[in-house]
Amino acid sequence: MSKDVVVVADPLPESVLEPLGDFEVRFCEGSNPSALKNALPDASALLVRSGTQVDRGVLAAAPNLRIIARAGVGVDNIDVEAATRAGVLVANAPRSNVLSVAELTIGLILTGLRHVFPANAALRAGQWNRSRYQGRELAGSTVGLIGLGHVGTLVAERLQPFNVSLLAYDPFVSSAHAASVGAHLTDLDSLMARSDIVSVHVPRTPETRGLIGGRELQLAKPSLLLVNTARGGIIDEGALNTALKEGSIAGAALDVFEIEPAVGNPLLNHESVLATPHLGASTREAQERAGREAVAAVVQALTNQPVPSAINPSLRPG
Ligand SMILES: NC(=O)C1=CN([C@@H]2O[C@H](COP(=O)(O)OP(=O)(O)OC[C@H]3O[C@@H](n4cnc5c(N)ncnc54)[C@H](O)[C@@H]3O)[C@@H](O)[C@H]2O)C=CC1
Ligand SMILES: O=C(O)CCC(=O)C(=O)O
Repeated sequence: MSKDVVVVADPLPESVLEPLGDFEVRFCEGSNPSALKNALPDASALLVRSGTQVDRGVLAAAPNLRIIARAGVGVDNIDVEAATRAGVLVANAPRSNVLSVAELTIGLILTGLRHVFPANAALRAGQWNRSRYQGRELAGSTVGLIGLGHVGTLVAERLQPFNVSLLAYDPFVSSAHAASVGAHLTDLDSLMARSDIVSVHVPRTPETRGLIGGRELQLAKPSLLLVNTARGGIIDEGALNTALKEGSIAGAALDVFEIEPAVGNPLLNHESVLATPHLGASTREAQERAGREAVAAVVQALTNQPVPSAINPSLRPG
């Protein structure tokens, strides 16, 4: 009997692939749609990170597919509805990388407030300019968290010892949960108007696309530092560009962009924008956890066991 084919479309640590020993493992460059489609006709499983878009065309090229496993949290790169219609399980690795994202968020807030990146670039370019890069203390600030799920909660917990006031906007969590991490639930407008720092931790969905647009940015303090380690497109990039140009907010720290790779994105022209290339989950620990969990889901699906991390549980086998 021929072995089930597992296509690995994004880089994963080699150490996590060991449980796939009973299958044929095929590597391909998932960011290249034709390479991806060519790898899929006889595939039973597809393993991805965020670099691979799994749309209807990709699903049509994979008639034998039984599971798409996402080594990470966000599944906005997968057409889950179309996969469900095609009878394909979609599983992710919730929580696997959320600590890494929370730690990066804290790093971006602190380095953003102290202008570490532009000061570093200026010094390397031969400028010793101490007054230009005077920053602000985090202590005493009001921090607004948009989304108080796994990442937002870890960020809140890590911010508490800095003596900040924490606001949160998340209609789907209880005020008791918010209070347990020292945060006070409020509406989005009030959060935007009262915060010195706003950090985004919601998934990208039709409801959250453009959640922070021109109107919300107009409500903000001119000193606002806006941080996004969730997904591009939740903040309207055109509106953010305008706000930064006009000086109606002070700066932004962005790990994610509407279109990635974000090379050439006009936001990168602002000295007040600190940018990283979607590195939230890029730690050794997070990648091992995410890879291991995604591989476990593939093994479960291909051996007809229940897949607890499936997002479309109505399709769970077993
Ligand atoms: N930069 C990176 O490498 C990474 C980014 N992420 C992103 O971070 C996002 C958040 O991750 P988690 O905290 O694990 O997700 P989560 O599902 O635990 O939390 C998301 C929170 O957003 C809230 N929410 C949903 N829709 C909302 C809306 N319309 N308005 C306000 N709140 C809303 C939910 O109630 C929930 O509490 C992921 O969806 C993913 O896109 C996750 C991992 C790595
Ligand atoms: O795969 C990656 O590194 C991206 C992680 C991410 O954005 C997620 O897990 O939602």
